[in-house]
Amino acid sequence: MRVKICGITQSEQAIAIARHGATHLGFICVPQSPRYLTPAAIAEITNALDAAGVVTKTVGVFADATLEEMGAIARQANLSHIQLHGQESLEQCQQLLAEIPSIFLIKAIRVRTAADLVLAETYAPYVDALLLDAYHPDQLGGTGLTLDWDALVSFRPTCPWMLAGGLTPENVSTALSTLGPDGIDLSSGVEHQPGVKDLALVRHLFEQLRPWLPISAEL
Ligand SMILES: O=C(O)c1ccccc1N[C@@H]1O[C@H](COP(=O)(O)O)[C@@H](O)[C@H]1O
Repeated sequence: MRVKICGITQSEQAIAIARHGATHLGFICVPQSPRYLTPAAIAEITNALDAAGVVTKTVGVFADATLEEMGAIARQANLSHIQLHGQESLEQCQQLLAEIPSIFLIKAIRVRTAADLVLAETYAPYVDALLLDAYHPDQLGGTGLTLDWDALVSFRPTCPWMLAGGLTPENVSTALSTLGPDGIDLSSGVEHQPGVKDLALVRHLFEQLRPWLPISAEL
């Protein structure tokens, strides 16, 4: 079980959240987002994690960025993972892995209809993991909207997958027992305001996750 907390903007919160048990910390590299961080700001946080001796995966979240941009930011900000949250094609995923083989690639699909689940499965051979998020007409992510979990019960791609979209400490147990994803991803459900996490909610989340321990970062 992997637990990604996304939309981190502060070093102290990053360290505290990783110490609570997050296996992955997500940084938003989409300039339109209220959670956006510059590459230099992400680098400051990843350096602070290193200095504190905290080991965690660091995920840059992009939407329709160029390969060059992503490569440069991944290097500058010391990212282990890239999450593609836009309309990136299969070919772009293949290209990214060919050009940056050391990166772990997560393709996010925003699910509106059953066809999107079929689409998601087509990416499985070309990425390291899939992530399902809720669809919103005007926002790419961090929406707080949940997916229709009933529609996902038979979703079994050939690669690991993570569930995102409106997860909270209150609904996460139900999501895990209903769907059995390989990982979960939360942002607004553990937040005071965009980018400012509520550490009491993060603690509550990890209490709820105890039955699913041990949490493993191997993804
Ligand atoms: O959080 C954002 O602002 C964001 C912007 C652009 C692309 C993705 C973004 N976040 C992703 O949204 C889900 C979590 O959302 P929720 O608030 O828990 O419903 C997660 O995958 C983030 O990486």
